[in-house]
Order: sequence, then structure tokens, then C-alpha cells
Amino acid sequence: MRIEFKALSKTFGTARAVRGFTATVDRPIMLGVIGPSGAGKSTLLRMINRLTEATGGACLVDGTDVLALRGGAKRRWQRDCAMIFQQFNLVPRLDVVTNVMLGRLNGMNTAASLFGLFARRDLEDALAALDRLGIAEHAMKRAEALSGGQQQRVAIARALMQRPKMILADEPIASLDPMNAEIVMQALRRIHEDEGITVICNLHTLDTARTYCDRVIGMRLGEIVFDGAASELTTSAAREIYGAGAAFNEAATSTSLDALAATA
Ligand SMILES: Nc1ncnc2c1ncn2[C@@H]1O[C@H](COP(=O)(O)OP(=O)(O)OP(=O)(O)O)[C@@H](O)[C@H]1O
Repeated sequence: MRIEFKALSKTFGTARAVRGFTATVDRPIMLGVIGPSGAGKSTLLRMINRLTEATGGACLVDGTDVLALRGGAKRRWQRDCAMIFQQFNLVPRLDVVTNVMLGRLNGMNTAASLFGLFARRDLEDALAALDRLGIAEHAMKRAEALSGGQQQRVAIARALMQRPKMILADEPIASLDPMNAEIVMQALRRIHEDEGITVICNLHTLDTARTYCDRVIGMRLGEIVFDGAASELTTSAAREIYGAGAAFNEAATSTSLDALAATA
């Protein structure tokens, strides 16, 4: 899949959340998007998935501007690029496996989905997805009974049920402790490698981007201020992104256990 962002922009009233975002992803990669709060990271992902309408520019996926799709074609695109959110967005009182099967709803006719008539195949696929994420034993529990890290893995299993061609993860580990953050990032990386699909992941933390991503785009005030290999993400590049002065402390943007220990 080839993705070309061409001057993608979003203005809220007079506030320019994303300005002229231009970049090309010409093979399936794990792309990290980093930057301080308000840099435009969420808005970027929401525009790609059409949860937020762009006010300018284009997003060409294999040559088709997905921002111009309407009706069924738009819904198919939204199924093709599964979203994962910081707050998991599960139905708390429903059991885990049903939450996962909800990922199939887009592909079902409305009557069948209203009556909860999931096919046996959907159940088998949901259990397989949970197994892949190492949480099959929790299938029958209510989603709310699981830890944050487990809930995020349920959300990833639900995303897999869409058979996505791309995964957009908006701060998927921001609510998690370091150990669960690692498990969730490893799961996303494995999916990228096994399925050969692009994963675009908004992250707050530099070390996570360095560890799990192939390429990193740094945003500040809606603009790209860094675009390079994860290995090029030096402390001085990070200063540029975060706008921090000489006192910039990497550990402050870190979730790793080592870095936390170093600041304690
Ligand atoms: N619905 C909205 N209405 C008005 N302004 C908005 C809206 N959504 C986002 N913004 C503004 O757009 C800018 C970018 O926000 P966005 O949430 O994309 O940033 P972010 O980098 O994802 O930040 P965070 O890391 O805090 O989630 C911010 O200035 C924000 O206030």
C-alpha cells in the first residue's frame, strides 16, 4: 500500500490544527507520529479515517483520494483502516469475545447485526484473534473486568476482525503502565510484521518510537518538523519537536522502566 499525504490540512475556526502535512509512505511500515500535546497528531489520524473531515489537501491511498470517498466506498475505507484509541472504547458490560465480534459489524447487514446473529465463523475468528494476543482465557469475562493492558489487546483483536489494510493507533499506550505499554506495542509490531500492513501510531514517548517504529514523523503546532528513520531521532531532533530548551530531559517523555527509575 502506498500512501501519499498532499498538503493535508485541518482548520477548526481560526485554529490550524494540521498545516500542509506532506509525506509519502511507499511500503508497509510502522510509522510513529510524535509531538507535544496539541501538535495535531490525533487530528491527523482522524482525518485519514474520516472521523474528522479535512479542510484541505489529499490523502492518496494507492492513487485514490480517500478523503473524497462517499457512501459505501467511504464505509469500506473506514473498515480498511481500523482505529485504536487511548481509552480502548470497548462496551464495558459486554463479554470480551462479543466486543471482539463487534469488529465485524461493518461487514454485516443491519438486520443480522441488530439481532446479534454473529456467524459461527465470526466466533471462531474472534477467539483466534484473542488467542493471538494472548488473552483467549478472558474471552467470557466482561470487558470491564480486565486490566487496561488486557482491554487494549481486546481492542486490537476487535480491530483485526475488520481485516484492516492499515491500523491507526491514537496514543494506544498513554493510559497504560510501562509493562502493559510494552506488551501492547509488541502486539502492534507483530501485527505489522505478520500481516504486512502499515501501522501509524501516535506516541507521546521518544523511546517507544525509537524501539518499535521504522520511521518517525515529529509534529509541532500542526507542522512536520522531523521526518526520518527512528535511528535519526537524536536528542537534538527531539528538542526541535518538543520545543524544549537546553534543559530538555528525555526521561520526561519516556515510559520505559529504566528511564522512570533514572528520574525517581
Ligand atoms: N474538535 C475540535 N475543535 C476545535 N479545536 C480542536 C478540535 N480538535 C482539536 N482541536 C485543536 O487542534 C489542535 C490539535 O489537536 P490534536 O488533538 O490533534 O493534537 P494532539 O497532538 O493529538 O494532542 P494530544 O497529544 O494532546 O492528543 C489543538 O490546538 C486542539 O485544541
